Amino acid sequence: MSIRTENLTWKIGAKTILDGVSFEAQPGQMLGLLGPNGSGKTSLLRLLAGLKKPHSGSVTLEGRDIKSIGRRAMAQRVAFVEQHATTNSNLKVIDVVKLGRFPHRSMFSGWSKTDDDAVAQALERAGMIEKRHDRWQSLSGGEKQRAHIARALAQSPQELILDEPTNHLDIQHQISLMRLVSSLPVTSIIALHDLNHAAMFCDRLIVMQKGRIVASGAPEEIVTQELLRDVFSVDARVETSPHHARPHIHYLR
Ligand SMILES: Nc1ncnc2c1ncn2[C@@H]1O[C@H](COP(=O)(O)OP(=O)(O)OP(=O)(O)O)[C@@H](O)[C@H]1O
Repeated sequence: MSIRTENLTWKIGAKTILDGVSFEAQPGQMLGLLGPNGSGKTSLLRLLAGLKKPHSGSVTLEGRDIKSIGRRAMAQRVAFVEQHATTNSNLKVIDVVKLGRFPHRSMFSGWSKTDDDAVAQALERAGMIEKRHDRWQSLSGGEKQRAHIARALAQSPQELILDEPTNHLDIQHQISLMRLVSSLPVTSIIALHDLNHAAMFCDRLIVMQKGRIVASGAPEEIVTQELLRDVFSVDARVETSPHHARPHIHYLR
């Protein structure tokens, strides 16, 4: 077990945003989090990352409740790329990515070769090597998103939480990000709107609706015409792709 939630409930005022959410992310697997707008995906990811506290229920990491894990210890193993991540200062890309090493450094340790290697590898994996000396403000939306992903990778996390990480990326970078995340030796939980990409790359899928989990399982079990109609209100046909053997959705006009 890696990350697990048990009967998680979270409210804003009187409104229940997450209602009895229980699931387990298996170590090393890529878990896709799906659901219509407002179904609670971002809220759930923020609770998993420890940025919000549940009203009831728990989030555990390797069996330990995250409320007993310090911020630094959390940051040493869990990286979170938020949907609307911002960086205010006009740092160079490489300096933003270096911030990912922060949780691993102590007051007494200098910048090490391990830090340099982690930053270089993260820039390479996120396709940002050539942009590493560019100023933050000069980047496009997709490049900023890739730089944030590089920063998360530089953290050398064991759990990687990504909130719609492909929403600003061109198709080449969408596919390469999905391929990268699925190939990393980490547990990843990734909120996505592209159901075909989710079916193609994720090991397992969770579907949310109105703050509850309404389906979970392997892509073959989850991506069905009935679910697309009932949860996403779209007419579609689903076939097994002859190219990658995962479900492929044809939306109907
Ligand atoms: N600060 C807030 N105040 C009031 N309601 C909120 C707040 N933040 C989120 N919500 C509500 O919580 C619900 C879940 O929102 P959340 O952002 O988690 O959904 P989501 O599945 O990530 O949506 P999307 O696909 O649009 O990103 C929505 O109904 C939203 O309006």
